[in-house]
Amino acid sequence: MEQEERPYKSDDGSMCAPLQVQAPDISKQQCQGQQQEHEQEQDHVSTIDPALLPVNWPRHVKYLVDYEYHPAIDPAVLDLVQGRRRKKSERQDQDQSTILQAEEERCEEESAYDEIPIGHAIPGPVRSLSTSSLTTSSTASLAPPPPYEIRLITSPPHHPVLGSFGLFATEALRPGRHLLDYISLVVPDAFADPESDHTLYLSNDLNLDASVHGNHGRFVNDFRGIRSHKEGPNVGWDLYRDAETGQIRMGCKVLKKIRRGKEILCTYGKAYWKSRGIAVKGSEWEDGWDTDLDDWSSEEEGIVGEFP
Ligand SMILES: C[S@@+](CC[C@H](N)C(=O)[O-])C[C@H]1O[C@@H](n2cnc3c(N)ncnc32)[C@H](O)[C@@H]1O
Repeated sequence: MEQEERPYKSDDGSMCAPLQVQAPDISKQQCQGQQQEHEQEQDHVSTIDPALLPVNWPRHVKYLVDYEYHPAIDPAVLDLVQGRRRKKSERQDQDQSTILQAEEERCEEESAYDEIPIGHAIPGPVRSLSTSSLTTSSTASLAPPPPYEIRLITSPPHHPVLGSFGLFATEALRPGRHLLDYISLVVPDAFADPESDHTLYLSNDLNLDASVHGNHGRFVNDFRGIRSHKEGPNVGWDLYRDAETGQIRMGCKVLKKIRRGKEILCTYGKAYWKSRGIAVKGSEWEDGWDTDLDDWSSEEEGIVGEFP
């Protein structure tokens, strides 16, 4: 897909990356069929103990605790996105013109890299478990549960992805909170799978593809058909550079208060829906969708559930 069809920056400059996903009219039967198919597939090779995988995690998807990088990524670009900056002497370009061209490209890439806001990576729920040397049962109890979970959507009847999965808050989520990172395989444009339902543009002509490698981020549905256009998404995708490692990551930030039990929803962007023949009203990003830090009160702490 062309770069311009993948607008990850909204009109007002805030980041809002569209996921490139399949057509929205999935019937329940189709989804169940897909699920059975997936279950028949062999488990995807994973370094994670199956007992530690999140509830409802699809067996065909490898749970990732950190990005995996496609081998075709240019080494200089890989250094940038992973936060390493090689010294000139370490670069092994062939001849003088290639060196000059590579140097120019590197400068451009580095200045783009420097413009990415700095953030702080948060460890995912499975990361802390998998990196522990303790036994499965004891490590599981040590890991703080994440404030979200993957749920099969069975209601309301008008939900557009009924029979499929979504990500739901298990506690009240405060606006501005960095909830999780979209972890996946990082793939150069030239190798991007146009059929993938779980891609998101990262930077430097690289895409995130969580179709068969990912984390909880791959379950965030689009808000359309679930929340009104005025309400908009309750989370947004924010590109940032980890202060500690320099790695470029895609964070998911809470825009509006999310009560316990409510679905976590982003916007896939107009281009996504357009490419599937669906017109979406309004702007790519509406003013009212910005983070509302005031949408919170101390009452939200503690009692945050709603009767179903
Ligand atoms: C990135 S995945 C989201 C998680 C997905 N529900 C799952 O179980 O893997 C994208 C898929 O969800 C569907 N989807 C997400 N939000 C939607 C919405 N608001 N309306 C229709 N389909 C949606 C897409 O059609 C696509 O199949």
